[in-house]
Amino acid sequence: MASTASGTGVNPYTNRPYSRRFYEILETRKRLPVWEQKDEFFEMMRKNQTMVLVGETGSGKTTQIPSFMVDTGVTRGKRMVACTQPRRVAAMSVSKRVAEEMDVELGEEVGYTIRFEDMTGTKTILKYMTDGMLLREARCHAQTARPPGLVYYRYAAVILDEAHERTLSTDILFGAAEE
Ligand SMILES: Nc1ncnc2c1ncn2[C@@H]1O[C@H](COP(=O)(O)OP(=O)(O)OP(=O)(O)O)[C@@H](O)[C@H]1O
Repeated sequence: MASTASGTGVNPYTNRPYSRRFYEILETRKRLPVWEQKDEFFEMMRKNQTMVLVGETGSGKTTQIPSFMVDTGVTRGKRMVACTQPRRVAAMSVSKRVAEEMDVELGEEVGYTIRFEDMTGTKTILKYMTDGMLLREARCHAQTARPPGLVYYRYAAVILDEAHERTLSTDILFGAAEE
């Protein structure tokens, strides 16, 4: 499990030894409530195509679930895990934190895409983005006469975060997910 420390001490996403900072942050991460349900999460992921996760504020949904998802190996086919945020500041700040947690450079394996700024690259496996940006991608797909839902095929997994805020973009993306 790469973002949670492989037994070899080498980060498989970078092939570099984990830094001391990685292990320090890992101890903090392990105390987050979502870690208690990590195995249950993997089990549910194996059995279901879509899931709704509910958890207390600060329990680790935004920062941990996307990297757990990457750890399942879904990005091996070169498709990314995307996690949407209603606000651009959140997309930027959370991706910075998660890059630190996974011991990678921001913009490399972990990045973000917001309007007018794409901080991702060819190595990116986990992308935080505004829900508006994902919706734009869906619209572009629709213009090429494909159903909007097909936007999801570009990603190994899509996480629509902060869904309770009911932004128009997230609501529409839920509709596309059902197609
Ligand atoms: N940049 C950061 N630096 C240090 N700690 C952080 C940072 N970002 C988040 N955390 C901490 O990580 C923990 C988990 O945060 P996270 O945002 O994943 O929770 P959440 O369940 O998604 O919360 P919410 O429902 O409010 O979005 C929190 O304790 C938070 O304080």
